[in-house]
Parts: sequence; structure tokens; C-alpha cells
Amino acid sequence: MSSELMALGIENIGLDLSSSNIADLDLFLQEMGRWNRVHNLTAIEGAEESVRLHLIDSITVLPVMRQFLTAANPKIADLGSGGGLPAIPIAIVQPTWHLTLIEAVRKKTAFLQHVRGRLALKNIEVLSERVEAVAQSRPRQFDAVISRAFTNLNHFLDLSLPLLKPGGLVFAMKAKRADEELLEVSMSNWTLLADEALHIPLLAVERRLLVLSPAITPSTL
Ligand SMILES: C[S@@+](CC[C@H](N)C(=O)[O-])C[C@H]1O[C@@H](n2cnc3c(N)ncnc32)[C@H](O)[C@@H]1O
Repeated sequence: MSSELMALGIENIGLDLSSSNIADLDLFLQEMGRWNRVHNLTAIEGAEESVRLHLIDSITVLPVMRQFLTAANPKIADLGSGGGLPAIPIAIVQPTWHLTLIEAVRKKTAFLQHVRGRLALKNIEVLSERVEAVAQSRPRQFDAVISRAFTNLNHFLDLSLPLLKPGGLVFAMKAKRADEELLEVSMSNWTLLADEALHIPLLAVERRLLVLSPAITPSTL
């Protein structure tokens, strides 16, 4: 997998990435490809496809996240991180943000710990636990929660609520079914702050980022 190919897609997102960012993203994809061949971390094979579908998909959310996360060092939880998406690419590009990767399957968290060491990523922690358990052990500790391909929107919101600080944000990465899933959400409990169409360079697929905030704080529930 070449950096030229990555740069081609990345340039079009409008993120000002350093050469060290690109080298780290490149290294992450190489590690993912290597582990995937052994452990079947993701269903998608082929480096070029991985670049488009995984990494670029994960970092296209950044311009919107930057608008909403204005504190210097926000704490963000990635629910059901799997092989580290979107948390690892976000942590690479945003070194002042702190990412907590929550993933129940141990062979996946072993990979995430390996990546943490290999890329010397000081701003991530990996929890080998179910999200429901972390909600009990770390209530109201996160400024934001994000997920990609984790569960349906309603369930994701239910799982996110106890983790959020008052005024916390939920970033839901969604594709075509976003409208259907939004209909299932009780909008008396949640405020939809943004619904952004994301453009994935070189890829003609629909992607959306929904940004929601609880209408009532978790302590009043
Ligand atoms: C389809 S994968 C998506 C992985 C990654 N976010 C991505 O976009 O490639 C969903 C992941 O969520 C994890 N998962 C599902 N339910 C979970 C729970 N309750 N707590 C923690 N992890 C969970 C699964 O083990 C799986 O790795």
C-alpha cells in the first residue's frame, strides 16, 4: 500500500495532515492487514480497499468533530472498536484528544494494544470489556462517544447515555439507513445537533455523521 494512494484520497478531505501523520496511518493499515490475514479482524481484504473503506471513512468525520469538540483535551469513547476504527486514525491525527477504545473481543484488543505500542500512541487506552460494564465502572466520564458499524442508532444512544458527561455528544457514523434509524429514536430524550453528509474521496457511497446530545442529563433519568 503506497502513501501516494493515501495522499490522493486524504488531500480531498481537506485535513492538513503532516508527513508523520501519513506515515503512522500507513503503518496502522499495514499492521491491520498483517493481523487481518491471521485473525480475520475485518471482512474486507486488499490494501487499496482498506484505505478507502476503513481509514478514509474514519477520518472524514474529523472536520465535523473539530467543530463540536472545542475543549483542548476532550475524552472520547469509541464503542465496539473492533480493529481500531475510527479511534486509531482519529488518535493519530488528533494527538491532544484522548480516545478510550472499548471492545469485548480479546483477540481484537490484543491487536489494539499491539498497535498502541507499535505507533507509540500515548493518547489511547484500550479496554477489553463490554460497553455495558464500562458504563457501570466509568459513568459520566466522556465528553463524547463515537462508533462505526457498532449497532443500531437507538441501542447506541442507550449505551452511550451513562458514559456521557452532562452536555456530552454522540457522533454516530451512519450510511443509508440513518433516516430509518432516526425514526426509532425518542426525540424528547435527544437533540439532533447536526446531520452531515460526508464525502468519501474516490468512493461513491453515502455516509452521514449524526451529532446528538441528551435532552436531559443522565442524572435526572
Ligand atoms: C462490526 S464490528 C465494527 C468494528 C469497528 N468499529 C469498525 O468500524 O470496523 C462491531 C464490534 O463491536 C464489538 N461489540 C459488539 N457489542 C459490544 C459490546 N456490548 N461491548 C463491547 N464491544 C462490542 C464486536 O466485538 C465488534 O468487534
